[in-house]
Amino acid sequence: MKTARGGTAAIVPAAGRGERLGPGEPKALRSIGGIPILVHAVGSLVSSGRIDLVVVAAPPGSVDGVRELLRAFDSVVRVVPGGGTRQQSVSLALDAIGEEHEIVLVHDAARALTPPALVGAIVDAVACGHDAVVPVLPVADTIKAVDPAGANVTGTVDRSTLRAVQTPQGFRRSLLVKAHAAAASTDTTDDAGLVERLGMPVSVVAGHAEAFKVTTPFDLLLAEAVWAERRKAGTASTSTSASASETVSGTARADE
Ligand SMILES: Nc1ccn([C@@H]2O[C@H](COP(=O)(O)OP(=O)(O)OP(=O)(O)O)[C@@H](O)[C@H]2O)c(=O)n1
Ligand SMILES: C[C@](O)(CO)[C@H](O)COP(=O)(O)O
Repeated sequence: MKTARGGTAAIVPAAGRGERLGPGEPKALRSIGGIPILVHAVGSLVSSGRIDLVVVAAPPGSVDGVRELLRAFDSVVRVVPGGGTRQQSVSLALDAIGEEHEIVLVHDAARALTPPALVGAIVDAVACGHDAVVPVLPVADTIKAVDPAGANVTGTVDRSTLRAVQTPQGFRRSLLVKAHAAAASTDTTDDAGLVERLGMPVSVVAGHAEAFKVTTPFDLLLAEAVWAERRKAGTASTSTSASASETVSGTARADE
């Protein structure tokens, strides 16, 4: 294991349509507490104080709109058009990150309310020599295997060795580049999965319940409740709130 000394970049895949959320704008542009999901996610990365560059993979038809939305972060954010799959979106954003960034995090826009402290924990784990790191939570439900028709139970899985995986996932940049280059087109649903395909180890750190992914309408309700609670408690991310008010009042510097 080698410790990392270069800069730290984060990729935010945000180009998904959000079909499971239902009809409407692309998911990253929908709001929680009146603030776009993407602004929450970028705000959480920036609030950690550990990220030098954020590259957002935007819905291809909304690149200019996304740049405008993120004006308040324009000293750290770059926006590129995303691709047809999450993996392609991450690859396109990775192309915009130079070798000076030795650590790269990949963080779903959809995990909008991820606490900044979790971002810091992932950066720390990579910086101290773990080349691929994912945040995980224990599985709470009993897990059954079913037959191909999904009609009958074929067994009960030992959940003590299972973990639900979140983002941000952290990598030494060179390993992530190698993993994506080897991937071509696969149905792997996360970036650590591509590293696993290389036969390389992936470490885990404790995830956080509030890093849940906004996937369904129920998740959006939950996110509204979590954000309202943070506002009430005075613990809402300052970068996120400041960015939202700057964008609305038009005082942010334009990204020209
Ligand atoms: N072509 C794609 C597909 C997904 N994503 C991003 O990958 C993250 C995780 O994906 P998911 O939550 O599954 O989002 P969607 O693909 O938008 O959801 P759905 O499958 O319901 O359409 C999201 O931030 C999403 O914007 C992306 O950048 N490019
Ligand atoms: C990357 C991820 O969020 C980790 O849990 C997840 O794999 C994304 O998968 P999805 O199928 O795009 O929801």
